[in-house]
Amino acid sequence: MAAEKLIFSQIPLSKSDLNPSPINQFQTWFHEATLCGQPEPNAMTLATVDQNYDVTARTVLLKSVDEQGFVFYTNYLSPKGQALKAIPKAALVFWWQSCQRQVRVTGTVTVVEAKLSDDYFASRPQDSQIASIISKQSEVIPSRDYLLEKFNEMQSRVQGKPIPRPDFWGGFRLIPSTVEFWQGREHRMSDRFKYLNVDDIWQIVQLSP
Ligand SMILES: Cc1cc2nc3c(=O)[nH]c(=O)nc-3n(C[C@H](O)[C@H](O)[C@H](O)COP(=O)(O)O)c2cc1C
Ligand code: PXP
Repeated sequence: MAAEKLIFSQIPLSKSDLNPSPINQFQTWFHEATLCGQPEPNAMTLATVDQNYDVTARTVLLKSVDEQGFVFYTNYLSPKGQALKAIPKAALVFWWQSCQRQVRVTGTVTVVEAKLSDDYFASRPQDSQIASIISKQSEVIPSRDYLLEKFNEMQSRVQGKPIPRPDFWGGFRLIPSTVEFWQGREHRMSDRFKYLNVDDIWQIVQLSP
């Protein structure tokens, strides 16, 4: 592992290394994060702003990425869900310490197709499905026992039968307008390249660390 880490840590990043597509570049770095031994490379910080201009960030899991954008799943009625409904803009940050790499993404957010959410919900362990249904995400609760009671009640009611996805839970897709790749280097002289979507063409600029 140490040898693998050496492959990707503190190695120079040049413009000529970069794929013309930031998504392809992200997929390469994501793969290399796993090779570096980065635990949970799909954990990302998601920052949102609500209608009062209050900014909040939290961790969510990236579940898929392709040319359309970055997809994660959550409760649509949660604070993040409500913020994204009011102001459909967000930022993502990945920090892959094992490779000394950071990726920052900004863009607009849309609700994913119902079928995609249905398929993803169906793929989750049933106990996770139950947790998503009985938890009114981020509401104050009196105790863990209160939650457990609701969990156990639903578990015994469904008895393993398939649970349809509730309409308050599903995916969001962040469609990127900028993607920045940061490679840590010696003396804080890190390499940074930012992709900017200009009229549907990706331009790449180099940034000072
Ligand atoms: C590693 C990690 C992954 C998480 N992944 C998700 C996720 O994919 N979806 C989600 O709704 N919450 C996820 N959470 C919980 C969120 O960080 C957060 O507590 C919750 O979504 C409520 O956020 P909100 O009040 O800003 O809406 C995750 C937490 C951690 C620490
Ligand atoms: N929802 C919540 C509340 C989570 O905490 C997580 C992961 O921690 C997820 C969704 C996404 O992960 P999964 O679909 O794998 O449960």
